[in-house]
Amino acid sequence: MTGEAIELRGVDKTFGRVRALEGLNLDVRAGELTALLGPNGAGKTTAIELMLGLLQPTAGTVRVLGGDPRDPRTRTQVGAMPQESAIPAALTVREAVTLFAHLYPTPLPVDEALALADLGPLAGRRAGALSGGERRRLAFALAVVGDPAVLYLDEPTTGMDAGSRQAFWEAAERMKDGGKTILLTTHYLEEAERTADRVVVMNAGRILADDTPERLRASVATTRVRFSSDLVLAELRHLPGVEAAEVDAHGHATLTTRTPEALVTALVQSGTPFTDLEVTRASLEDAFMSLTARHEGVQA
Ligand SMILES: Nc1ncnc2c1ncn2[C@@H]1O[C@H](COP(=O)(O)OP(=O)(O)OP(=O)(O)O)[C@@H](O)[C@H]1O
Repeated sequence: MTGEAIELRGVDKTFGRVRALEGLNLDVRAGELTALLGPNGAGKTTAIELMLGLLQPTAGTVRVLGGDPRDPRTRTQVGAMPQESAIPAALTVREAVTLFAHLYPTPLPVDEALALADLGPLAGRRAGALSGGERRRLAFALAVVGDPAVLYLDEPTTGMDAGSRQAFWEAAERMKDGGKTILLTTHYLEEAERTADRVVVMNAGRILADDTPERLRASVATTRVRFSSDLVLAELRHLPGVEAAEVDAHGHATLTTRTPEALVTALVQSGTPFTDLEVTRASLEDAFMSLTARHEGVQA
């Protein structure tokens, strides 16, 4: 499948006096894994609830697979893993997954959905007896069992241990390779960086950035150079390519640059003694923090 699986055009959503989304334009391409990042309250869940047809936009349009998200024909092609899911406590894991399979025209075999969520050994356990992380895995199985074309996963790995998290990302990758469109929200930025085709950063109901993880990282100052020396702030700022500089009372300097090689070469050539040199590439987390901080700075 090619083209856009989800389109939001000029979407506003207000709750009383709270403007949760403001003029949101978003295209989610079919067959891609898109990660929606943003601080608490950015509007990520609201956007997903609009795409699920659970909320109506105050203004603008939402189209999913070319149709209205509330249309039953659209709904049977969509699976969702909400942040909190109410699963009847008395059902076993297998019963809950079987129940959800019946909601879809061409579901996966129940055992396949259980295996994708790494739940095989827990199939006979009552949902009410699952741990927090196991419940997240059950919610994931319920989202995928219908074999939907589009999957919304709201903070899927929150509460999962390292092993479950890894199993989750492997399953998400397999589903993407199988042509599914996946939109997920996360606060685990490094995880998103590895798996996402695209990262959309939101803050205060607006999109701040929408790009590949690589280009997003490259669009902000990309490398941090740290060392200790006698150089004062004015001297540090004069090193080539320095975009930001800080130094503490002990002479520990932290510089941000896009050209770390030129900076370190100039430092060596200056003959200034220095120790504890550390050069680190900015992570997506740095890019994200810098974007949201810049935005908040503008607002203040
Ligand atoms: N039903 C509601 N009534 C009133 N305000 C709401 C409602 N739902 C969301 N909001 C507000 O809209 C804003 C966006 O919330 P939303 O849940 O979409 O954020 P989020 O990005 O998903 O945050 P988190 O990372 O905490 O899940 C917040 O200010 C929230 O308080």
